[in-house]
Amino acid sequence: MEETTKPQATTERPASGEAAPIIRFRGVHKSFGDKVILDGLDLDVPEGQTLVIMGPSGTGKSVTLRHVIGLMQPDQGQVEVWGKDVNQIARKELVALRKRIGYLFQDGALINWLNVGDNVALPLRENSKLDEAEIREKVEHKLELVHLPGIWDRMPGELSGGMRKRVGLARALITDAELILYDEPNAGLDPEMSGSINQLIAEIADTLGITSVVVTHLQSCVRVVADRVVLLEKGRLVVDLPRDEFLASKHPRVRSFLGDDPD
Ligand SMILES: Nc1ncnc2c1ncn2[C@@H]1O[C@H](COP(=O)(O)OP(=O)(O)OP(=O)(O)O)[C@@H](O)[C@H]1O
Repeated sequence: MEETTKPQATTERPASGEAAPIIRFRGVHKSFGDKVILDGLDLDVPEGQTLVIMGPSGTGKSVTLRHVIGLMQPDQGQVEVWGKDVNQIARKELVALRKRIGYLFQDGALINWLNVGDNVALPLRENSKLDEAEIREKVEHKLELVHLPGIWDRMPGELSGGMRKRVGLARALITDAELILYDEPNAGLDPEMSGSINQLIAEIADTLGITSVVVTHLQSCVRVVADRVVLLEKGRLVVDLPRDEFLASKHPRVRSFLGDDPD
């Protein structure tokens, strides 16, 4: 599949005086036993930006995403989302904050015994007072958004890997999320499906103006979706650059990480 390159956005280096970033990590440390994963991580993600996090396996990329929604707490440091310290706010506030955030898990995390429509509807049934007709309308709209109209009755087991991810994405968007976190959206997909997921991520960012954080190993994903790329190593950012500068960078860690392999 031919992949287009996303035009360079202007949000990589916000001018001083702009609104506070949506996500702000300050001095975040996280260890498991004696294994240090995050070692004083500082990271800002401004509104509307698509940030890609790259880095070697086991370096804490998924752990970073989990901190954003308070699924993990730092040992030291702060994680602020929309100006609120995720680990200091009341449970009720955290639940409200999570409704504004979509999380696409690696395998789409669909419930196998529920059909597609019921999977996508789940967050609304659990967290809203909408009636069935309103839920149906919202679910159908989100399935259209991910280019899977009319598949309400299909079961997850009947879907391809790429379709499962897109259904997972529809569910991540169902509460009208303003921020979406993608954990390895291309994992387990063949190049064609991987390309169409990349296109969809870029399309959703553009059409909904949603802020996105994408963890990936793939340059093909970076080329299509990223405004900015950070390289995480040993629990800190070693590189933080606008996409095109990242891809062309002669920084030894970037070159050693990307190599000459286009993917
Ligand atoms: N709940 C946990 N308990 C103990 N160790 C954990 C836990 N979650 C993550 N880890 C460890 O933290 C390290 C970082 O994990 P993480 O999943 O963030 O890596 P990653 O950078 O996303 O890697 P990959 O690219 O392979 O997915 C790994 O060594 C992992 O085993």
